[in-house]
Amino acid sequence: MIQVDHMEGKVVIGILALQGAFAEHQNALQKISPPRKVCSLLVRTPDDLANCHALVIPGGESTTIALLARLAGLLDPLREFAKTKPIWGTCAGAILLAQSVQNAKKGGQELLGGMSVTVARNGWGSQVESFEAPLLIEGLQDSQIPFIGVFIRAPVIQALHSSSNHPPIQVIARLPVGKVPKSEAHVSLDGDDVDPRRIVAIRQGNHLLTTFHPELTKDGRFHEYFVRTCVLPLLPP
Ligand SMILES: NC(=O)CC[C@H](N)C(=O)O
Repeated sequence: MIQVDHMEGKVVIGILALQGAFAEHQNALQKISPPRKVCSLLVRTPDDLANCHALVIPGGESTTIALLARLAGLLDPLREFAKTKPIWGTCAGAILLAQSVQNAKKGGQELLGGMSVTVARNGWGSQVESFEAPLLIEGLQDSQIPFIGVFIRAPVIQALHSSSNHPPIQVIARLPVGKVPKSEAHVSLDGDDVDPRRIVAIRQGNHLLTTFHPELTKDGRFHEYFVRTCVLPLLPP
């Protein structure tokens, strides 16, 4: 990992490293050998975050990540960051980026927001109901070759919201027909009758959300996709 003293002039991708699969994201980003002007940094403090141009929030446990972020004084800086900068949330990270959550931890749960979706936490069931599924993902390199989605106590996308303050949402992956979530079908808030619960990856401007864990496979195409579509546009031509 490139350290702070080597970061000058580079686009820095932070990886929120409070809990969860941050080391796996770090390995995956290193493996895809991003362009020389891109480097990554583990983020544990507001100062770390201030050095970043983009951020990855790993899978893990959203309530624990939020609690540790609060203790580190990172909650508000992260909320500000999520308003404008490229950010990718996987699984627990996806929950944190949602504007609202169903089945939240008792007593409520703190979110960062930034993406116009409602998710149901643990909407596919408990740990033993974790599963893998082949996904065809729009815009991925060799997109005709399925990407294996690893779903571990994953959230279910219950609703996509349209908002005049946010860029439109682009659906980039759905589960194959036949997989039925446990969360109840959502009654559309926005007049959209299509059941969103099989949607597992979306992009909204320079924000990316995946309800599965690309960092737990050896397939680096999703990390390459994030760097190419959300981070590289930050580099001057
Ligand atoms: N694999 C995961 O990241 C699980 C997410 C977990 N269910 C949560 O609520 O945070």
